[in-house]
Amino acid sequence: MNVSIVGSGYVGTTLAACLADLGHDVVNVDIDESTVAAINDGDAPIHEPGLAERIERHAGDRLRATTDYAAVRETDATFLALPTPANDDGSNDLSIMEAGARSLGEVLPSDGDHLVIVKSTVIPGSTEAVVTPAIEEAGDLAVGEDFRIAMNPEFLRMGTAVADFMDPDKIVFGATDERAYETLDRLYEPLVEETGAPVVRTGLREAEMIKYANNSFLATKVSLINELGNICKEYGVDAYEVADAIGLDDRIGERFLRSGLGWGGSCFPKDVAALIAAAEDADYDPELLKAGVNVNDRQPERLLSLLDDHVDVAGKQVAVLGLSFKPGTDDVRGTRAIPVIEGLHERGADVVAYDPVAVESFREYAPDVDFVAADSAADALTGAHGAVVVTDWDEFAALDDEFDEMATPVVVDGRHVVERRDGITYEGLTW
Ligand SMILES: NC(=O)C1=CN([C@@H]2O[C@H](COP(=O)(O)OP(=O)(O)OC[C@H]3O[C@@H](n4cnc5c(N)ncnc54)[C@H](O)[C@@H]3O)[C@@H](O)[C@H]2O)C=CC1
Ligand SMILES: O=C(O)[C@H]1O[C@H](OP(=O)(O)OP(=O)(O)OC[C@H]2O[C@@H](n3ccc(=O)[nH]c3=O)[C@H](O)[C@@H]2O)[C@H](O)[C@@H](O)[C@@H]1O
Repeated sequence: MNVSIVGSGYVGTTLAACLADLGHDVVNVDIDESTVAAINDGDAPIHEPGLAERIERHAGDRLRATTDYAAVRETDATFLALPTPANDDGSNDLSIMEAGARSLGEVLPSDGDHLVIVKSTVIPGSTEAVVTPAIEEAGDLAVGEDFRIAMNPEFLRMGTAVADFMDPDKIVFGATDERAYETLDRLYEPLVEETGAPVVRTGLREAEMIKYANNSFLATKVSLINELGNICKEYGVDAYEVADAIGLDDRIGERFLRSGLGWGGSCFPKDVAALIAAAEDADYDPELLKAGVNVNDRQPERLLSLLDDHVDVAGKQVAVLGLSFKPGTDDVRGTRAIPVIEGLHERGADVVAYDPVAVESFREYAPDVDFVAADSAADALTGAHGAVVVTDWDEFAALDDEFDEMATPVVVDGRHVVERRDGITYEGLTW
């Protein structure tokens, strides 16, 4: 099939490279000229394992990029993979989606066949109430007659985007007419044949909600294991043994049960906040979701109070190990490193931080959060009166003699990654 994808960020570029790999002819449409140039040059505009080689393989052949929306006219279907950030009150900001939908409407063919597929995460009702009218108005078109609409949420994770897309747990098709489902079936057929992934056919609003339910469930699951871990800590119970055991119950499941400093990233915080705002907008008080956020917000201060138990850090150097929101990425959006460093500053500490890849992105994202960047974990630890582990990078698990260089060898581990050893005072956040 000929497919266009509006928006070439994490989702749009991954989708494009993977659909090309599955045999489709793909064109990426983006307003960012450097992104378009990178794809046409065969380079990945973002770093994801497996992405660069796929783009290199298909660029100039089954994959191309352009800033010109008119390219969608040569295709059978168009994905909208545009950002849906949060407004100040946490609610879903659909202005970029609306702008993209308008630009699309201006060029969309009115043959009745073209399928527009919302890939972005949008609050239930948005595809019908915001995206569709924007296309209709801009192009003087009518949905169902001139074009068709569907919603196909994405569940990939950053750092494993290609692998997740190519081996999904499920594929969700939200639509209102049989022809839309058939087009989606044809698009995903090679992937379904290869992986046997279950396909869920559902309505537009249900597809939109499945995405929020998925992320909210996982974020709240992590908050629940963090709450249980906090209780374990008070009673001297190994929270990780508890998690491993309860995870053996199929009804609970073993994944997303790692307790610690909590969840960050570009999606969990934004999506949970948007669902809370949407619920409140409908006069429903989502107590459990809000409690999950509160537990998450509390973890950094709990980490620092464990450090307080052993050392007064005022005027002293403290090592912060890890800045990214999770290992395997330089993404720092929603990272727990910010409240941790701010809390250390409130205590008067001098922060020396190390991250294998995320120092630069952290400086850009949080220019007001001050710290000295170390070249290695060993450098950050040398002379430090305490260390806190923020991100579970593998290399922190291998640290050993480096702790001997600390002035006060207290390690507070927010991710259960450092080995307990003689010569250091070790405090796990939840064990
Ligand atoms: N990043 C992730 O891991 C996941 C993100 N999502 C959702 O997917 C959606 C997209 O997210 P990302 O790919 O992370 O966003 P992103 O910020 O990485 O990329 C968005 C792209 O859209 C382009 N763009 C902005 N306005 C445009 C316009 N009017 N016309 C054409 N291009 C335009 C930007 O230049 C950028 O390249 C969001 O709703 C997000 O919540 C869903 C699953 C996973
Ligand atoms: O909507 C999205 O953008 C994506 O959001 C998450 O993916 P991602 O944000 O890339 O990262 P995760 O691997 O889910 O981790 C999120 C956060 O939870 C934390 N986490 C995760 C698992 C766990 O057991 N414990 C834990 O603290 C991680 O450290 C991280 O800060 C979801 O897992 C994806 O399915 C979804 O598509």
